[in-house]
Amino acid sequence: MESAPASGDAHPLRIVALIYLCGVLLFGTLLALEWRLIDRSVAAIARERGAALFSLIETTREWNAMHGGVYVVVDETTQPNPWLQHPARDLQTSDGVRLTMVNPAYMTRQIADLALHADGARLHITSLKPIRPENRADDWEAEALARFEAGEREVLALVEGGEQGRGPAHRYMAPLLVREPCLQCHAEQGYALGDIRGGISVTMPAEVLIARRDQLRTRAVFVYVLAGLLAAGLVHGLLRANRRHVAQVRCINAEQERLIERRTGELAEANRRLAGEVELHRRSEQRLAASESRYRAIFDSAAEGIMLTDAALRIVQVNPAFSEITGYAAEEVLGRTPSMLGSGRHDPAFFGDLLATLVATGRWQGEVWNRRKDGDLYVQWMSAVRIGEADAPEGFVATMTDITSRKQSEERLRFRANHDALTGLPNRRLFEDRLQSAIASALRHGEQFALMLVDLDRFKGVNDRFGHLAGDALLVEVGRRLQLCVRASDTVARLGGDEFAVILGEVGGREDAAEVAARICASMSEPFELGEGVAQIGASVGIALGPQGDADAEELQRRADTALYTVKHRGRGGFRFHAEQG
Ligand SMILES: Nc1nc2c(ncn2[C@@H]2O[C@H](COP(=O)(O)OP(=O)(O)OP(=O)(O)O)[C@@H](O)[C@H]2O)c(=O)[nH]1
Repeated sequence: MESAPASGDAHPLRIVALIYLCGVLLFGTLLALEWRLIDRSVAAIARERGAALFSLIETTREWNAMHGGVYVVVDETTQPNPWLQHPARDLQTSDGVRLTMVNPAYMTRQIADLALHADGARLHITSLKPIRPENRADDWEAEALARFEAGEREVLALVEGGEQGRGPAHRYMAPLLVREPCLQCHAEQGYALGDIRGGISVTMPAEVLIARRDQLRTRAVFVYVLAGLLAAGLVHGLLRANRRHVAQVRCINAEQERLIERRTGELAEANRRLAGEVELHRRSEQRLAASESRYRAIFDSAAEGIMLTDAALRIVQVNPAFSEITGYAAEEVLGRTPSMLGSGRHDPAFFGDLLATLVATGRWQGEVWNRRKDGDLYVQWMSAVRIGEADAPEGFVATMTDITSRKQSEERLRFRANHDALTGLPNRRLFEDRLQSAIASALRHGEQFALMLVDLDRFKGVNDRFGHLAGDALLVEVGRRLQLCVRASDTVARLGGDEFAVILGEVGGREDAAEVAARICASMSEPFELGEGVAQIGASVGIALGPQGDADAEELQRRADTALYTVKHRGRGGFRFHAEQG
């Protein structure tokens, strides 16, 4: 807010001047009214006094008229009235005292003389048609008589020089109405009852009343001036207090304006910051929405099944690929746990370890066998991550890829790599693994096993006689018969051509091995029903018992091979243990 300019005080000064002017006008008006009231009071006193005198004179005159005039003794002050026309105006008593009639007019003149000398009041009986010239009305009286004719009942005025050489005076005048007694003297002037015959004016010295009026006026002036000064002082005090108050209010207002300005600036700055934050938030939301849209697209279009669970492992969201893999629609799995997909191929500990690892490390991945809605087993590669902290996980996300077909093809490859394509028996590689395992297991458990190398006798002739395919069929049948000769836990492998190998686990001794070898030889000597005809072959078996000291698999094979060679060399069709084993 701008501070009050220097010219800003002009306005209050004008207001103050206006207030004082109004005060002066008010007190002036009140004083004028007071003066007028004083004048009216003085006039009322004068009127009352004039009316009293008039009433007294009129009553006296009425009394005189009622008696038709009264006789008084003639002396120096009372001489016969020359203006009275009466047959018995003058009388003389029997003792010689002269009496003369005094009528109302004469009596009034004498009373007027007395009053004039007593208190200066001059009574004057007057008429527009006076009998006596002295009763002629002066100008003021003539005007008053005219106003009586107009209906007024009395006239009062303050005049200067009411009497010659005298000061101001109040002049009061009331009309004389014609009454019955008046007609005794004035009937000849043509008056009728009720007519205004004239009037009596009372001229009263006004010095005392004027002095009293002036005294009252002075006192009123003093009172009003004093009151005005007090009021002015009060107004001045109020104005000063008001100015101080206004100054304080201005100061407070200025401070508040500065505060408001500062706060407004702060608010504007805060608004700018807020607008910036809102814009950032809006952009962030846009990016978030775009990101969510992308992730939603990824989620919906991912080839991998995706499953979200809460911390209690309840499924809260799955994608379409999940439904394709499991056969379950989303609404069929929401709220349930992944255990609904359980295949039974994993024990509870598997899932306990899985969850413990997932919670502790935040991730787990591996193969999990599950069961589809239609009951089919499938294996999936599952990669799971934890949402939230380890001590308060909020949920988990698992992506799962159905690897059943891949697994199957891997299995097929692995099988091919380890098995003979013709007979389906383990090939040399797998055989050597089994042999290594047999050695290790036997050493660990203090057991014995037997390694037999089986070479068919006269097999070439089958090929030659019945053809290669028939030879193949025979080889397949050889494998089947060998398996029948041993326990399921024993290994029958084809090492190549017409050479087979057998690993007998947990043999009690040479006898057990010999018995099996004999059984093999007997089985191989049995005729082979081939499509092309009946084939007759035999088998030679070289045996090495293991473990033998620190002899490794290669050494054991060499020993069994030596034994086999010996059998072959000696005519085929039989078995033999390695020489060192008797
Ligand atoms: N049909 C068929 N023949 C094979 C296969 N592998 C090898 N042979 C043949 O099997 C024969 C093996 O030779 P030999 O062991 O000398 O034949 P043999 O008649 O059994 O000889 P002896 O063992 O001395 O009795 C060869 O003629 C090979 O061609 C095969 O997978 N299928």
